Amino acid sequence: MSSLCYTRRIRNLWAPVLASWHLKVTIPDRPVHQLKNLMTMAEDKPWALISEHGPKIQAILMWNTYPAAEPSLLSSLPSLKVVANGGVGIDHLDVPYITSLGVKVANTPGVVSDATADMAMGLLLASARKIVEGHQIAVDPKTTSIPQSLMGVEVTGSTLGIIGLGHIGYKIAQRSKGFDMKILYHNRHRRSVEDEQSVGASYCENMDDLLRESDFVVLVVNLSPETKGLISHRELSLMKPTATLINVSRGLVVDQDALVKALRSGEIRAAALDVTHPEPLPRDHPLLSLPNVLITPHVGTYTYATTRRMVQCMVDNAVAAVNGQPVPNEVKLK
Ligand SMILES: O=C(O)C(=O)CO
Repeated sequence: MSSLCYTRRIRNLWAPVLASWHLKVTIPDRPVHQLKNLMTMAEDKPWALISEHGPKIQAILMWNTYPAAEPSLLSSLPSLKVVANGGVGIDHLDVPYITSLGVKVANTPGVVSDATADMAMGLLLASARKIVEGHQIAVDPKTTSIPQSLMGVEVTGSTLGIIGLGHIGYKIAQRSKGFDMKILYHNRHRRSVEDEQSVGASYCENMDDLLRESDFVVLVVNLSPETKGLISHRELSLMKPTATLINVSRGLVVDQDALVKALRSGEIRAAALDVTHPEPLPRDHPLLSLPNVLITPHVGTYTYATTRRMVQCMVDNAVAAVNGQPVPNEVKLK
């Protein structure tokens, strides 16, 4: 088998997984290299590598943040059986086109949920309590007193609105319960009464009600034609001037121009974003210089344990597809 990995994550995390295939694999510290003609890792030059190894490639393993596999590229891989994505969001892949080639698409749901929920809570707390600003003041030798601008907003007992109470959203609700937060949620499908009761979440059929009532609004929806631009000027104007928008889904779910306006005018208090569009933002983008914005570079799943689990899951998906077995996390067209 020959597989192609695009990887931008710590390379040695692949080693134990590959070893579990009973392969003696060493991963030399080179950006592009071949592993026993079986798995080729491509960091910087995937396209060049593909033209070299194209006919042999049966699986592509790629991170969700990597530039999408191009249609012309995929159709030039006659042995390709699967595109195994690292991450749950597959908005960067043209699933109908890929499956029309007889190639399966797989993702890594479940294993990303805890780390992404932790990240959402981290952003919420850091923004509410101005933790990054506090650090800057603490390490600044010129600062002798604590400025009032460091005054935060209370998290405990506040109202959290979760837009998208799927796997990750539910984990966020579980965490927020520990902060005695009142939890509202909006979803395409209402969760069961048991699910709602176990985290104390109340369903808002109308998203506007959630926006009006929440102190923190967290976005956890998949990016789709329905959710692109879900939060635009109208939605931001419904939010409280003291409210914070947190986004751990995809940058395109928010109309960023409208967000910049709302943050500048004080229509909302702050934003904390692990995702933007594009990623990274151009260095002169206004979101990078607004004092009420906290941005992290799409690192919701970026922990050792979660990355290891994602790698294992990608490899399991790829091996199953190549062996003609059911793919554990195949993404099926609706
Ligand atoms: O799983 C995904 O799709 C992510 O983007 C995690 O941050």
